[in-house]
Amino acid sequence: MAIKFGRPIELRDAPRRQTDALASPSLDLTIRMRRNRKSEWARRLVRENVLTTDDLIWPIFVVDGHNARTPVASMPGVERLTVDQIVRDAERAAKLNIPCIALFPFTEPALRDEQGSEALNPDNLVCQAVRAIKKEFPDIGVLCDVALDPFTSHGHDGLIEGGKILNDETVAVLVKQALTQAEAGCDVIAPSDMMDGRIGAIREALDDNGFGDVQIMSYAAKYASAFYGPFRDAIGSAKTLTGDKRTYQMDSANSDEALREVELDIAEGADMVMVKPGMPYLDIVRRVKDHFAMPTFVYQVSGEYAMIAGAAANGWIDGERAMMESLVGFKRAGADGILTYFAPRAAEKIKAES
Ligand SMILES: NCc1[nH]cc(CCC(=O)O)c1CC(=O)O
Ligand SMILES: [Mg+2]
Repeated sequence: MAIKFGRPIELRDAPRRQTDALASPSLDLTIRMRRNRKSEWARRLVRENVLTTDDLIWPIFVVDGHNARTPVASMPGVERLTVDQIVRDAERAAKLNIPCIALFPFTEPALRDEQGSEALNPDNLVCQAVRAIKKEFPDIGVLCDVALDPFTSHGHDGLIEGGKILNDETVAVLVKQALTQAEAGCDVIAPSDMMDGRIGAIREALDDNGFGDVQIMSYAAKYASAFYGPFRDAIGSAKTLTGDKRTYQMDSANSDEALREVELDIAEGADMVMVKPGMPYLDIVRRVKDHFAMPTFVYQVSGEYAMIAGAAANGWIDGERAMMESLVGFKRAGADGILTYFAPRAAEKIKAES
């Protein structure tokens, strides 16, 4: 039935009840959308999208030391954790039914160099954390980011020569980084570097080295974004980063280009694809999901978290409601899962309400 101005078009010539708008303000509406919103049970009944704990991946920052949790100033409520504390949070994740956690290291400045060599140290913080989590909680998924920026003195994701980020040389190092993480017991390799051809190279190396079961979640459409600022504080690359990442991360004005990026990563062997950031790129999430019907993930990045958590801390918005609204927005856009720093708080809320 075609509807115009609240009246089915088919009925437009039917005699209308004569009303005197002033004497009786009732409108002659056959269809009233508000009927389905009249009470909580009715709203639940027609609800189209639901966020569950199964949708959440929890990013966690690892730092060297013992029994310490240090707050990240630009991300209220988020801390850097030593490995023993990560294991505690892994337990919390397991109890909250969060399927997967993602690890990001704060590397001591003394361990950073031009080549990001610490990325290949089988005893680096990420590898230590993976082994510790897997030992205690083998059933929780562990995702590791592949990129050199936490390990390079210049803060870029790849090797630099003459001010240029080298593609193929970087991919060769990323392959070794991925193998190092797989050897430590990582379940999902997540390349976030945006070099061309890295998914295919990593897939081949994983398969050749007996890691055929290790999944790849590709940061396939990753944009050069101002919303990564607080993350760079958290991993300590904000101050050292020279220039920007626009020669490898995508231009925020582009949309078709995201489909080409995703298509290539799928062809190269990605098991899951990701769009990043989240809230300013919901249109990309929808296009990717509709176009490829792949397991599609979205990263609600540090700056998005900071906007909501910061505004809530100032009493400008209701933080809990804004959190849940932003997360269900990703589901509505077609995401199968969300990397979000809100993961434990959202899971607690979901648990309390079920
Ligand atoms: N390659 C590193 C990486 N992996 C995830 C994020 C950002 C995550 C966030 O902002 O929460 C970044 C930052 C960047 O590309 O500079
Ligand atoms: Mg690509």
